[in-house]
Amino acid sequence: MIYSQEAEASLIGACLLDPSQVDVASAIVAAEDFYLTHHRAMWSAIQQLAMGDGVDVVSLHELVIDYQGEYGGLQGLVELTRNTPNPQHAKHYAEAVHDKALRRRLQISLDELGERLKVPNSELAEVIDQAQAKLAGVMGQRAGKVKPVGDWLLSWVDELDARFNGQIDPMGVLFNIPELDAKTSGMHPEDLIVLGGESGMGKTVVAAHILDSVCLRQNKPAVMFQLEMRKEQVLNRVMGSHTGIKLDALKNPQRHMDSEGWQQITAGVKVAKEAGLVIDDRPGLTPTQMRAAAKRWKEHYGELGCVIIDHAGIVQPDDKSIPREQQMAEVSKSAKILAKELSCPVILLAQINRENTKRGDKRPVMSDLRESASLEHNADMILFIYREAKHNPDCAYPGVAELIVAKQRDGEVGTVNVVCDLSRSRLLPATAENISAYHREFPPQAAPAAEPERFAV
Ligand SMILES: Nc1ncnc2c1ncn2[C@@H]1O[C@H](COP(=O)(O)OP(=O)(O)OP(=O)(O)O)[C@@H](O)[C@H]1O
Repeated sequence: MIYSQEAEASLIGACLLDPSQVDVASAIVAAEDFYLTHHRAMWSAIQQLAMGDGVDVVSLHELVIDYQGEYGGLQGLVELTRNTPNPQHAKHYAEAVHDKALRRRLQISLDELGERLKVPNSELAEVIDQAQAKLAGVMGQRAGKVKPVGDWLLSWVDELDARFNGQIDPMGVLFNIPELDAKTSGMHPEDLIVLGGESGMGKTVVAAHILDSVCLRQNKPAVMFQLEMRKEQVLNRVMGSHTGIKLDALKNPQRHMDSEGWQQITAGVKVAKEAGLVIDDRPGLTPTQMRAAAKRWKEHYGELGCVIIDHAGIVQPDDKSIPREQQMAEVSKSAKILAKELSCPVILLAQINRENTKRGDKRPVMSDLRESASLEHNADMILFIYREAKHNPDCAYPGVAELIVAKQRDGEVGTVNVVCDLSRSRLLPATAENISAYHREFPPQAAPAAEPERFAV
């Protein structure tokens, strides 16, 4: 059978010697690429350790102790690291392991096809179809030959029928903002959603709202790569969004927390504990590292409701030698690939340049996105957050933010108003009731506000 014991062992040894290589290699190989059973078990254990306490020889030994007969126990693992030529070559070892796995799968497929060819009276066209499907499968591609629409029109009608009868839900993962969900039908698998806005406009408030909606309210695991804030700060915002508790009370409970607040927190903690919420706040992550980590979490949970990257401008490029514009293009391209690979929506936060501040109407447009060409090109949806109050604190509705759908591949563009309570990191539908409640708590500084019916939904 085709495999390389040396490449498999060197890859494991490299990751033990330099755990930073785990992410690099995980983007290339999966456990099933290893031929030897104990190596396969070791790779799964390394993934588990990389998500938790860290990768080292003793922890790995404890996790795969059932296989110690094969690898020689702790002593054998130490030996394995000693025999590893160069941990910096982990990527090459991973490529070799993956290459051998593909060859092995190809060999098995060819053997099976060879057997089928020998069956008397087998339909040749059918065997060729199977061969094409198998070969595509080996390379991880979708198989199947292209057929004219007339040949699959009936299954299309069946699907339409199922949607009509409510057997297929046309809605994706919900934003939990009814007007926005109606306009976009939610977030769909494989979508890259770019969430843009000026610094301090509230992009992270929207991101925390999405985590609350996807993870805590719809029970779908979600991963956020937070490259700017600490994970505790993000959790404060998710909790604020979920419970309505003020961020100041979370930051300084001694001064601001009351008994009602503790009750809200207790309820929120119960929900968050059960939810598959992951906040990865390691600084300086590259697209390759994020991809490896997200794939691990998907394997762990089975499916992901969404992945959020905060924010595009501070993702470290894998290749620092290429020009800045190209680096940004790589970031948005890899975010789109990630969405496809994980089959879940990926939300990429992005700052805008300051061009909008030179205009009378400061609402952002697509060309205001930094490195707009690549973001515009790769995004399936572009969503901006805009608060008039940031530029004009005396405006009539300081609590109202606009969510501007500037691009949508599969639907209409337009604006949805929301009440944006920054003190709680909370977004609510812009109903007259919610606007009035906001203005009662935070009375506008200027002349009394006009009738809130303008925003009623
Ligand atoms: N406890 C709080 N009370 C009131 N407002 C707050 C509180 N904490 C943060 N804010 C405000 O919330 C606003 C939104 O911040 P947010 O981090 O969501 O912006 P952003 O668009 O993600 O910015 P950046 O791109 O700089 O990260 C900021 O203007 C900030 O001043």
